[in-house]
This record gives sequence, C-alpha cells and structure tokens, in this order.
Amino acid sequence: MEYRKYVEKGLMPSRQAMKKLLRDRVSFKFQVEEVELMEALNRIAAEDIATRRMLPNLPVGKMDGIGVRAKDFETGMPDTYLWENGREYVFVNTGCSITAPYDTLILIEDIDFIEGHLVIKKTPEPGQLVDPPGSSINDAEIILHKYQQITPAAMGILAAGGVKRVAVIKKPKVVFIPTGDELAQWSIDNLPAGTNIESNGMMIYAFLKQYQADPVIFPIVRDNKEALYDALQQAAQQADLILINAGSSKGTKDYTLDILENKGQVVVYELGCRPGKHSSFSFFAGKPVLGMAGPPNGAELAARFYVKTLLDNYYHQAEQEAIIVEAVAEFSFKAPDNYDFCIQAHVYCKENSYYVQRINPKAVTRPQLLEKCNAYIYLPVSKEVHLGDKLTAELIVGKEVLGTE
Ligand SMILES: Nc1nc2c(c(=O)[nH]1)N[C@H]1C(S)=C(S)[C@@H](COP(=O)(O)OP(=O)(O)OC[C@H]3O[C@@H](n4cnc5c(N)ncnc54)[C@H](O)[C@@H]3O)O[C@H]1N2
Ligand code: MOO
Repeated sequence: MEYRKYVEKGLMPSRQAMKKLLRDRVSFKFQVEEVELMEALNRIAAEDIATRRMLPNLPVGKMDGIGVRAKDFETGMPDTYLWENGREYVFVNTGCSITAPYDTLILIEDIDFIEGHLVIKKTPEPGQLVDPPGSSINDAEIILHKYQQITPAAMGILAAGGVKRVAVIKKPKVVFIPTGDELAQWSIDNLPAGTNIESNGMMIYAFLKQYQADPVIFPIVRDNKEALYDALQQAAQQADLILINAGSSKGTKDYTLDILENKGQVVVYELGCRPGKHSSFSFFAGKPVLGMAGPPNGAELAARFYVKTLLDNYYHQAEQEAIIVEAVAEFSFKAPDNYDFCIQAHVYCKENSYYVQRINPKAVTRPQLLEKCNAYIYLPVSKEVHLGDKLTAELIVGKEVLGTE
C-alpha cells in the first residue's frame, strides 16, 4: 500500500458543464435493427416510419344512423312514407362502411318510425356525417419521425397502418465495471467480515434498463492495475459506453484514473460539485468511459445526471427538463467555497405550498435516504440558503406522490 497525495487536476466542471462536455465530446455511432411491433414499445425510431395502408378503405359513417342518397333530397324533403330499409335507405353504425348508392348519413336522433313508416325530421346536407377513405390513416402518412420514441399510442397507429416490423436504434451496449478488493457479490449468503456488497452493479443495471440501454455488468475487478487494464480492454471490445466504478479518489488502491491516464486519455478527473465529485470522463481505446464514485449515493447521482445525458446523446434526445417546484426552505445551508453542492432534499406539500428539508445523506441509512429523498437543489459555489427562502427544487418523483409532511 502506498501513500497517494491528493492532487486536484484538470477542469472540474459543474453539473451543467459536465453534461455539456459529454454531449460535445462524445459522438456515438448507432446501429439500426428491425424489431417486431410487439417489441417496439419505448424504442427510438431509426428512420421516418410511414403507414402502409389507408383506413378506412371505404367511406364510413361518423355516427349511428341511416345512409341515404343525397340526390333524393335535391328538391327538399321527399315523401318517405313508403321507404324501405335496403332500398331507399340502410342502417349504418359508427365507423361502418356506407357504400353506393348511399352517400349521406342521417343521425338516428333525426329519424323516427310512425306506425312502421320512416319519418326524417331534418333535411340532410349532401354527404353529411360520412368520412371518406383515408380520413383516419392516409397511405404513406408519416407516423413517427426519426429519433421519436415509440409510445403506446404510436404502437396502435403502427398496427393500424400495417407496420409489422419497425426499424429502431439498436440499444447501446453499456459495460459496468465494479472495482474493489473489499467487495463481495450481492447474491452471497454469508458476507465475510470486512467486506462490502457490490450493489452499484444492480442499481446501474436498473438505470440502464430504464434508459433503454443493453447492460453488461462485469464481475468485480480487484484493485490491481493489470486486472483493471484487462477489464477495460475487454469492455472496449464490446461496449458503446464504459462505466467504471470506484477507485476514483486518492485511497492507497485507487488506480482507476492512473490506468485511464496511462493507457487512455482523461478529459475530466473529477467534478466541481458534490456528491458525485469523483465522477470522471475519459476515452479508452476510442470508447467513452464515465468514471463513477464508489459510494452508492455518488454513483446514483452520476447515473441520474451523466449516464442519462450520455444515453440521451446516443439516442439524439434533448435533455429532459426536471419537474420544478418552488419550495420554502426549512433549513439554512452554505455551499462550500470550492465546489457546487447538490442538496438531497425532501419536499412536501401543505395547504397548497411546498416546503423543503435538507437530507444529509451521510447521516441517514440508505433505506432512509431512499424513503425521504424526492428532490435535488443545486447550489453553485458559496451560495447561501436561509431558513424561509424560496428555493427551486428539482423533483425526482411525480408531484402527485409528494406527501403532506
Ligand atoms: N481523503 C479523501 N478521501 C475521500 C475523498 C477525498 O476527497 N479525500 N473523497 C470522498 C468521496 S466524495 C468519494 S465519492 C469517495 C470516492 O471513492 P472511490 O470512488 O475511490 O471509491 P472507493 O474508495 O473504492 O470506495 C468507496 C466506498 O464505496 C464502496 N463501493 C465501491 N464500489 C461499490 C459498489 N460497486 N457497490 C457498492 N459500494 C461500492 C466501497 O466499498 C467503499 O465503501 O472517496 C471519498 N474519500
Ligand atoms: O464523489 Mo463523492 O460521491 O462527492 O460524494
């Protein structure tokens, strides 16, 4: 074990600057694959997708009623006393076809039968209440543009429009490399004394699934330079994006950045904001590598902010705006003078006003943090917050699930 002097290096960007840098510096090349429509939900269209048939393919009634011939009404209301179903008129239901010689629909509400004889209460306009062919779906009509996400509603239109297979962007393969001599696999039954569970792999797997990526979670890599180098090489052969976890600070066995510096190119050694300060960004064998802090809280923030940005970039998606609320601070706090601070917070709503409490993630257990943390407040360097101030909180849950305390 060796003493490693702590030396700050390089840019140290804020959260926004890091997101911008990731977008500016990484240009992914994606592949296209065809998937069955049933498998296409939430995928991103790789090209404009057009309909392959029209609907309806005959004129249809807009409402329930009777189909009649407009020409029978050319000189006003005809005598309908002797009219018969199937001859001068036919019953037509909503969305059902209305074919020649019938070309006009009269609402059921506008007719009556008196002693079995049809009475029409209102003279129809020619062609009224009839939808022409293609009025629901036109042939060769664009359903989705390239880079649009396939939603449930789009799935229905694709099916109606005769699209059985869709060209989508192939999910990026993202390799996650957990590192650390002290780590044991999460599925272990008897945890050896002094070991810690490798749980970030599970969390990152889940974030990657949510972000439409194809995760590959590597086995734990021990803290030696050769093993780390091998793992990075293996990752670079298959991944579109590499995530390497822990070993990012100045502990005696924190080698991650040494390897990336010697064998790749480090762009960002650490950030100018906490938590998640020990997130880094490098290239290794031409592949982008996001370094993530080992502590699960820092790793979670890195996933929410930077993995998300990278994957949005891969899929050509704009940055998603956070849901914002203005909340009254129930605490005072000053951001440090040398880095920004992302407060983890609990927002609640009482009598139509929002209030926010600060959570110190180091003073609570992980389940307590999970239960309480529903928002972030990003404070730039040295920014002071006072009790009663109105703060802008970024929710990480829907507004509707906020509690009242
Ligand atoms: N003297 C200083 N010490 C530390 C500093 C500092 O500035 N000066 N920064 C602290 C901060 S902030 C962070 S964040 C961590 C960064 O640590 P590393 O990224 O180097 O991670 P390790 O030291 O290897 O591990 C820390 C902690 O995280 C646990 N861990 C690691 N991997 C996983 C995983 N896959 N799943 C769950 N937990 C994981 C590990 O067991 C340790 O408990 O450095 C601080 N120290
Ligand atoms: O990088 Mo550490 O996660 O600032 O908390």
